[in-house]
This record gives sequence, structure tokens and C-alpha cells, in this order.
Amino acid sequence: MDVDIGNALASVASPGVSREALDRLDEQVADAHERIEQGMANADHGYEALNLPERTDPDAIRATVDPLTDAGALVTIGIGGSSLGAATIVDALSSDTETVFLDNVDPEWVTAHLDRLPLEDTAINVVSRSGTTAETLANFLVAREAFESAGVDWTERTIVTTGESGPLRDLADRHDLPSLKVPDGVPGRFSALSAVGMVAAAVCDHDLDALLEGAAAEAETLTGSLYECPAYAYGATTYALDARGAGMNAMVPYAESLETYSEWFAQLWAESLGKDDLGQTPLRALGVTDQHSQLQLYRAGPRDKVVTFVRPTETADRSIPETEVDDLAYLGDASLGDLLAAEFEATEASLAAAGRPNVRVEIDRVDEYELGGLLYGMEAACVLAGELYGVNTFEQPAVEWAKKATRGLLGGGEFAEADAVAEKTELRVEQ
Ligand SMILES: O=P(O)(O)OC[C@H]1O[C@](O)(CO)[C@@H](O)[C@@H]1O
Repeated sequence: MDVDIGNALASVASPGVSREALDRLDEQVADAHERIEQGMANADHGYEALNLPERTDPDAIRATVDPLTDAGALVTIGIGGSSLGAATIVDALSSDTETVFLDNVDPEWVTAHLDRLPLEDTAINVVSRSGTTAETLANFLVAREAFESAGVDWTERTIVTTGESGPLRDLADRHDLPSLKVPDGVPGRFSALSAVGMVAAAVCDHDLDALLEGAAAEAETLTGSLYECPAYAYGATTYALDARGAGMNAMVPYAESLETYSEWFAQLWAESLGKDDLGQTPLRALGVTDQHSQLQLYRAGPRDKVVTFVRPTETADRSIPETEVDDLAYLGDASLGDLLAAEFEATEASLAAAGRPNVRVEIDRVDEYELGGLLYGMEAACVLAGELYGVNTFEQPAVEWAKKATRGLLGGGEFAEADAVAEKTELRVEQ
């Protein structure tokens, strides 16, 4: 990935970062890089994620999924980091395999998918690092029941990715299901470039080696300076802008194929940096569509956000036909790709003209190699930003309260959190 932070400079935007401040920040980046390198060398928890291009074994993944590669459809059951990485890869790339990600427990939505899918030709990919996540286990129990009701042997078409122990591991062992292990020391949201994100890609016959090669090439760029490393330039600049008031980061890819990537980025950024009353709130938007819904706010609302524009510089194109309407002649001479590119540059320039900070991120095209680089680059940017914020990037303790309350409400144990739910303050306004 290439990063352009020109429109984040104080000479262009407010909030903005001066060159002097960037130079000073670069000293902190050098120190942070040393800690990151040390963490990678020691395979420390979290930092180990940045070793995945070397650690992940694509042959083992291919061998394990091989019996499933003829499936016409794949249903992935997982949530958060156990879904978003895989979804980002398969939603970005075309495949003949229909893919569904059951990452919610909305009963109508789950039922609609299970009723619609050709279960006799559908493979199941169940993913949970902890092996205990209620939504994932519930959806798996519901899905396998649906397969049984359809007279389809789910044990013949299920693959599991989970840890050494836990209920999901027990189920996999009990039914002798093919399984892969989540890598040690890699938090879910940083595991796209492991079996967690790559089983679905393998079933869809995507090029796992190219994904890892793209990530490895990005890893080569990790040096001690934001002026040499695109990932660190992104992480340091967004951190510096947050310190100056840009507490939100709108991720705006200009490619429909990258819409799920914004969801993946939102978990990465929010769950990694959102702690100790710190962190930058990720917003998800899509170019050009949200120019017609969000741009007014981005350009004329509070000066509390940075906009990240992402685009592939090479895409397939489609010409716009000639028209008999004079006023539209300018379109007839162009293509959809020309229009997309013009809108990208015009919208970026419109924010700069209004003194609103924005950053450009470019990849050559949407393919496995470039996606590997983008995912790895943003993970490294997040790790660097976490070092600068001084937070524990790799834990997410704040999510546990609601999990305990949920479990208690369902009779899954005694939890004070569940009691607290009943003590809700009410001020209802009813129709
Ligand atoms: O992979 P698991 O353990 O099922 O967890 C799923 C997701 O839930 C979280 O723990 C948050 O609740 C995320 O960090 C994680 O990616």
C-alpha cells in the first residue's frame, strides 16, 4: 500500500500536523518500531500477528479444506475477527462459490439463509478463537440441525478453526471434524492472514500464496521511520490528528469490492485503540455513494474527523455510451472508471479546500497480493498507533461485561452483570 499524508499537514488542514511535529513524532516512531521488532522476535502476544506471513502454512490450509473445495456454497459461522478477515478477502475477490457469513443471531436472517442455501452442496466453516463465543456456537448448533433436517450429513462438510480447548474444540474432536488451529499469540482482529481468515479463501480457490507474499512485501517496509514505511505513516498521522481533535476516522474505499474491508478496519481500529478513554472512532463509508450522504458533514460539520480515501489504481472499466443530450456530452466521452477517478480526486480536493484533514491510501488493484499488503499494512499501522497511544493494543477487556450479563440472563451461570441489567433506569416515551 502507498500512503499520501499531504492533506493531513497543518499547511492544508485544521486539525493538521506540522512538518516539525511530524519530525518529532518520527523519533517516537523509531522507538516504537524497536519495541515492535522486539515483540515480533520474541513472538510476544499480539506482535506475533506481524509474523504471520512467515508463520502461516498455506499448504496445510489447502490440504485440510481440499474435501470441501467442490462445494457450491460456503457458510462461515464466526463473529468479529473470526469472520471479518475472511469476509474481507472473499467479498473483495470473485469466485464461483457462493459465500454467506453468519456473524449475527437475528433469527429471521439466519433462517432465511439456511432455508435458501442448497445445503446438500454447502460447506460449513466454523471459526472461534476462544471456542466459547455464544453467537458462533448457537449458530453452529442451529445450522447443523438444519443440515440434519435436510438429511445432509454436516460432519462430512464441516471444517473447524479454533484453539487447543473449549466447547468448539470438544465438538470438533467428538465428531472427528477436520480442523485447524488458531495461531498462538494472535488476537482475532489480527488473524486474517492465518487459517482464521484463509480457510474461506481456500474453499473459494483464492491464491493463498499471493496473499501471504503481498503481506510479506509489506512487512519488508517496516522500518524505524514514518517517512519510509507507509503503514507507520498512516498509524502515526492518524494518531497525531486524533491528538489534535480528529477523534473519528472515516474509512472510505472507492471500490464496492472493499466495502467489507471497512468493517474489518472498524473492528481493528476500535477494539485495538479504544481503551483508557483513548482511541479514534472508525466510521464506515463508501465512495462514491456516500458523497451523496456523508460528504456535507465531512466538509462542513465539526472539525473532529480525518477521512481516509482508499482506492485501487487499476480497475476494469466500462465506457459510458454517447448521448444525444448536449449537456451530457462530457459523460459520453468518458468511462465509469474516469468518473470514479475524477470523483475520488475531486472529493479529496474538496476536503483539502475546506481545510479538512484526509489521507490517501492506494493499492495497485484488488487482487490477493495487494489485499495481503493492505491487511498487513493496516495491522502494522494499528500496532504502531497503539504504541503511540500507550494502550494495550491486543486485549479487549471491555467486551466481557455484556458477555457475562448475556450468559446470566440465559441461565448460564450467576453473574452480577445480569442482575445489573434488571436495574435499568427507565424513562419511556410510548406512542
Ligand atoms: O474468535 P472468538 O473467540 O469467537 O471471538 C470473536 C470476537 O469476539 C471478540 O472477542 C469480542 O467480543 C473479538 O475480539 C473477537 O474477534
